[in-house]
Amino acid sequence: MRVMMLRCVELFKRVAAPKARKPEVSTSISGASTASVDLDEKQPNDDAPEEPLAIKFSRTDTMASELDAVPEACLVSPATIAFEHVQLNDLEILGILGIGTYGVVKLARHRPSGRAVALKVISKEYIVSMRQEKHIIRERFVHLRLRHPFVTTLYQTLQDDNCLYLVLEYLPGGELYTVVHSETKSPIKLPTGGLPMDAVRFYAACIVLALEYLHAQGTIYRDLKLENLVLDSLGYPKVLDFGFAKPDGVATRNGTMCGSVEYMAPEIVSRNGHDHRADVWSFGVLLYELCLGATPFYHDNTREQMRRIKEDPVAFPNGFEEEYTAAADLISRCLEKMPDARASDMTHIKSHPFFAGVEWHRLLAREVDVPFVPELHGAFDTSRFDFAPEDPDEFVEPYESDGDDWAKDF
Ligand SMILES: Nc1ncnc2c1ncn2[C@@H]1O[C@H](COP(=O)(O)OP(=O)(O)OP(=O)(O)O)[C@@H](O)[C@H]1O
Repeated sequence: MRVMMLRCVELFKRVAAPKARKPEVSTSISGASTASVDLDEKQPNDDAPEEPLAIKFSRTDTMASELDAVPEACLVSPATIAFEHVQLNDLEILGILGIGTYGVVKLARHRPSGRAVALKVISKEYIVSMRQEKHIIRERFVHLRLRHPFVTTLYQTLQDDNCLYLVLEYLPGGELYTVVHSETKSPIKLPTGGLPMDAVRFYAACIVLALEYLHAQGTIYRDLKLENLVLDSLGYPKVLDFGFAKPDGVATRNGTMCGSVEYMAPEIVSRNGHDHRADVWSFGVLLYELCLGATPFYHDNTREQMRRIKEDPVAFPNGFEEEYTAAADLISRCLEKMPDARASDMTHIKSHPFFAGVEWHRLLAREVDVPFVPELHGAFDTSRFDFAPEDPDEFVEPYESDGDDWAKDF
């Protein structure tokens, strides 16, 4: 996989405009990469049992009734039914949509139905070499049971001798990263950086609903960033990539350092143990970035960035707090260094004045105006991605099991 991924990265470099902040295939903390990192494998007590959940989440009555009110078609794509029994040889691979730390995501055509799917391909050899076996099994376990209008649907998982595969709904609208940062592909990016405040509110509100749902399911997401929010064909964002999510009963006041450094909460950086309020922090970073086009504690030296996260107060450009008082106040409440002083949860955040006027039920039912609808030509349109054709010489490192059948539950 390392060979495969390096090839894909090379291919990508040739065909795609470079992104300032695209994850590299690295988990080093000495460089400036903002790849999602999980240093679990470097922990001395990696195999020690994780502490039980300090805070239990439960699906609240409000949430149950809100979700019950949403048309079924919004919760589970009608396409799900068609994708229950996908076979690998039913999929025609068309090219590469994205490269993450642990997987290459490809666009594929499901020949029997003619539909587009995203196929995340993960090499078993690479997973074993990075000691990520538990995480990939957990990603599958967490993701398969999620059904929400703003969470990417995982239809099915598959495997062969060398790879694991996640068959996902294809989201053709591209990453929210592109909307915030691309000079050429974003119709709403402001010349001064960031997005118009109505667009910020829309995307932030969708993310609040997704996180509220995940937390109510007992899942801490732990990898919130613009790259993990991808737009569907109607322009609604969906959360993807549950590689760092922790399910109820497995997590989690623990010392794991995971996520992308730019969005990491101070308690994660300090390995002081964390809970769902780490997502509240990351939401604050994301809200800042949506408003201003940069993250609040960024430094190209990762150690300095971590110091800033732990020690520096959030600072706004001149005039921002006066002009956007509610946004600045919500960001500041989410970016309190001490979790106990932070905005306590997503339900609380929904009632903040910044979201005054948001019709949450209509949003959940996907009945509101979106900031922009991606201009797409058909279900297989990849123009919102730095799409690269498939490499015919792609090589996947063969996997030789040492007898530990860790992938049997995938
Ligand atoms: N369902 C999808 N539809 C469209 N594009 C997708 C989809 N899933 C993933 N992508 C693209 O592929 C990229 C990498 O996917 P993903 O984040 O799942 O990989 P990863 O290896 O877990 O990455 P990370 O470095 O964040 O851990 C995404 O940022 C996105 O651009």
